[in-house]
Amino acid sequence: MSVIAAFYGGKSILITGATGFLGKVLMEKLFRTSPDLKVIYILVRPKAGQTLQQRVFQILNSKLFEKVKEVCPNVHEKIRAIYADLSQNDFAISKEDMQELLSCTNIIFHCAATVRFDDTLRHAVQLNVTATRQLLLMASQMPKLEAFIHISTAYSNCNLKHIDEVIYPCPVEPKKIIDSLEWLDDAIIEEIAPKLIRDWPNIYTYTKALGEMVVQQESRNLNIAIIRPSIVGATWQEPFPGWVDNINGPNGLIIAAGKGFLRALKATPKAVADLIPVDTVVNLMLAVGWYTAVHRPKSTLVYHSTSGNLNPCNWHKMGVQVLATFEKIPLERAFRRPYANFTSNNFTSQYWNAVSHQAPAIIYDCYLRLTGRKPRMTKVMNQILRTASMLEYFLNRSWEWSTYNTEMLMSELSPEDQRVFNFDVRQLNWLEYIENYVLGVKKYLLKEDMAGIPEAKQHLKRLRNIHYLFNTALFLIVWRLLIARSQMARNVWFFIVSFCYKFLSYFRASSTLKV
Ligand SMILES: CCCCCCCCCCCCCCCCCCCCCC(=O)SCCNC(=O)CCNC(=O)[C@H](O)C(C)(C)COP(=O)(O)OP(=O)(O)OC[C@H]1O[C@@H](n2cnc3c(N)ncnc32)[C@H](O)[C@@H]1OP(=O)(O)O
Ligand SMILES: NC(=O)C1=CN([C@@H]2O[C@H](COP(=O)(O)OP(=O)(O)OC[C@H]3O[C@@H](n4cnc5c(N)ncnc54)[C@H](OP(=O)(O)O)[C@@H]3O)[C@@H](O)[C@H]2O)C=CC1
Repeated sequence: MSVIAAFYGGKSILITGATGFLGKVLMEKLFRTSPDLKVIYILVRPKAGQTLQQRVFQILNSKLFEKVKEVCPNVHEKIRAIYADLSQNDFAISKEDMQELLSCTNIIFHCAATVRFDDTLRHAVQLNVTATRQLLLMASQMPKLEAFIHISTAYSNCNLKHIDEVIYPCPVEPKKIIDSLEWLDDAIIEEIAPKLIRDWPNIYTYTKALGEMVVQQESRNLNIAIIRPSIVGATWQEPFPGWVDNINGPNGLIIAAGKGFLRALKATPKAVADLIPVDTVVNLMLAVGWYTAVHRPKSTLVYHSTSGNLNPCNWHKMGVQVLATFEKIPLERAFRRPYANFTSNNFTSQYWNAVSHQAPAIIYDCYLRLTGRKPRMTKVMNQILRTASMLEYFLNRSWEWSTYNTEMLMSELSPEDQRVFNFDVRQLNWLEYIENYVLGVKKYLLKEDMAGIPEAKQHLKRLRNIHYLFNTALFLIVWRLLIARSQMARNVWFFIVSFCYKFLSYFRASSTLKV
């Protein structure tokens, strides 16, 4: 019997960010392994014209929750969606709901955040810093609370090269920033933002670092732990391999590569690709929740959920495997044949951008105009290049994350818990994982039918023929122009032609002699 699964039995668990990528997998695993838990409270806002109930219904009826419905048929009754907007005062939670949360909650998993790299400083601070402070304040009024698990990111200190499992101070106190945002207007905030974030690459990582500091400063006598995942990828094993549902991180780039839009990236091929499967992160979260509540460590422990130091993969290896999978299982209606060129050189990268990305988009848009349609490829391409440039910082550096606490926790688990809540990334086979990941992107994100694979392969063959034809035509045109204008080119041309002629004559003569 799993000790961790038993621990969550009968518990009331509060999850923020439950409608997000990590939150959904966390809920799924909780319901599947501890179907006798009392209730999961989720803080949700209405979105995209959907009410809270519609959002919950959609999640519970998704493929991800198929197994849950078998082991926990009354899952609908065990989930309680509470209206909340984390960017509002008191999260805009009603008095009755607040009362219930304060009096019943046993464990908190704080996953909600804005993960956009280009968010405004005001909004990112509201979500990633102020809301964390507010939640800690709520937690301090919960008499039954056993553990508060805060989800940060391994990149919250990416301005350092070696990162230990400790909370690092930020140059400016979070409280000062929160206070000043109250009276500064938006234009001034955006002006001072670059000065505040200093050597952090974006507002997201900076505000996540501030969030950790808030956790340290406002922890009071709560049992708190911080988990820092690196780049969270598709599921490795549970509930099934390859599940993914948003275009963040690698997902958007994998699609862009598979559709043939993105054929070159400014990335250091040997840099560590620190991906971590989402189910591995969730297993660690649940183990940390149990350990923090039961063992009550004296200080706030930080746990790194990373792969680089235990089982490293690099961007080159990842790119090769992504392409190999697209050979076998291509995406439908690709724009060009998938190809991956990684370069860390500025000049080469700009060259590939012009030749491999912008030029084909312009040519295709001309074709659309000529055929009376609205041009759109240049816009799509610019969007992809903007995303790729935002991720460049992470594709050209490697970090070392120590994992003492994570390894210590692993050794504390019973063999059964090590199996059920496996977060040992050393067992991960990258080639198999990446293949399932790419397949998952096709099936669960793009919702493409596997029956369409033969047609997708045919389409790629047609694209290859168009590519050869286009290149041959281009070569002939350029050559013709060169011959017309340059004596040197003409000489080279006559040399090649006479060489070929002599070679053929010799070949003909020698074959006649043999006869
Ligand atoms: C050479 C080929 C290669 C081949 C091989 C390839 C091998 C693999 C290589 C892998 C390399 C991996 C590198 C990862 C590094 C990650 C490091 C993370 C480190 C920190 C990790 C963390 O700690 S934390 C999570 C990280 N945080 C994000 O990763 C958010 C980032 N991102 C944004 O910050 C914004 O994205 C940004 C970019 C501002 C644009 O912003 P933006 O405004 O320009 O664009 P949007 O994002 O709004 O969306 C654009 C359009 O996608 C539509 N769309 C949205 N969702 C959709 C959905 N689910 N399904 C369908 N479509 C969807 C949307 O509706 C828009 O469509 P439309 O334009 O038509 O409206
Ligand atoms: N994905 C990754 O690669 C990594 C993620 N992390 C961390 O993991 C956590 C979860 O990330 P992930 O699941 O990927 O992110 P998602 O963007 O998928 O989910 C974010 C969640 O936060 C919720 N949220 C955002 N704003 C509000 C708001 N104003 N009120 C209520 N809820 C809100 C979202 O709700 P809604 O559905 O309504 O938008 C959603 O449920 C974050 O803390 C992130 O920093 C860390 C490292 C890597």
